[in-house]
Amino acid sequence: MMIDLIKCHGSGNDFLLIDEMGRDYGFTEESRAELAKSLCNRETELGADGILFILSSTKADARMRVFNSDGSEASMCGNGLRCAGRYICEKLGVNEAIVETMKANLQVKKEADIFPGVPTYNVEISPVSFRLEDLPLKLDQEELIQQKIPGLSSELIFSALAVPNPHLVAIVDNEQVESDLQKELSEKVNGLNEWFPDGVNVSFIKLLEKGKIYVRTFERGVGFTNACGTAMSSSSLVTCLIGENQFEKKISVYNNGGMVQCVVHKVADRFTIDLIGNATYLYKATVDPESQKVIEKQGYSEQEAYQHLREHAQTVLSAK
Ligand SMILES: N[C@H](CCC[C@H](N)C(=O)O)C(=O)O
Repeated sequence: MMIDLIKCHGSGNDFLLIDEMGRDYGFTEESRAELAKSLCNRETELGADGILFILSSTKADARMRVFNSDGSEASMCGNGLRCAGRYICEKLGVNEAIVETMKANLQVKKEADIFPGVPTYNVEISPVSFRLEDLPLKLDQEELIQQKIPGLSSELIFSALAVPNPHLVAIVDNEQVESDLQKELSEKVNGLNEWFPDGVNVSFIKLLEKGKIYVRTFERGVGFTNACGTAMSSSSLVTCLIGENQFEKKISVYNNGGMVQCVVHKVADRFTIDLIGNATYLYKATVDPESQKVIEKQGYSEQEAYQHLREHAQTVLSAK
């Protein structure tokens, strides 16, 4: 059976969005994983960091499942939720909705354009946990906030959190960003290792100035991506915890795909993060899942406006 999809991206983190609401493709757990591996393969005509499956929900307006390009399913995807949120809001003819994800029903809301002509959505990143068992991270302690992991790195100071997918973040300097440190470290903790049995998304953070950070992420199940929404949210939270940024204030998070904004909320000892950024459609296509052949393709004209945002972001970064 042919599959209709939309190629979309959040801050250059790109996805294939497949709407199953009212359409029975007969996917099984195995076929979803296989489809992610085959259609996301950058050697084919499509290629992407993952697939967003949109399904009906009994608990919310709709449901999103996200599969990485290696076929693994993740509990959450921030950039993907903005794209899914836009799709669901436009389908239902509303400006905000609730989307069921693996561990939480999350709010998505249309926002004013973050840059002229760039469709912009605000998504709730939650629940947040610093308990190491929620990643999981196997260490003989409850939490890891701004501490070393003996045996993993002699120089980096890490924080570990689940939002709810797992993140390991470190504030680094230019030299560390330019080295192979992040690649080596990420491959170690996403292979057979003593710390992260399910792997982990690994982010390097550079503090640019108050209210501005740069984040680069090696994603579990994908590799280096232009941006990772849950990682940028996690990184923003950690910079607030250490006093480098302020809770409740917009933080501009620059990345290799452009820029998003995060607002970190702290209520008692609970945290949630608003992730605000583009949800850009590139094209819609009909594809034969067997051959991965694209039967027809129709472009959208949004990427040009997004490109201006990306160029602005790169100007800011090159000035740092
Ligand atoms: N690779 C992630 C899932 C995708 C998250 C990322 N694309 C985002 O925007 O949050 C994981 O396995 O936890």
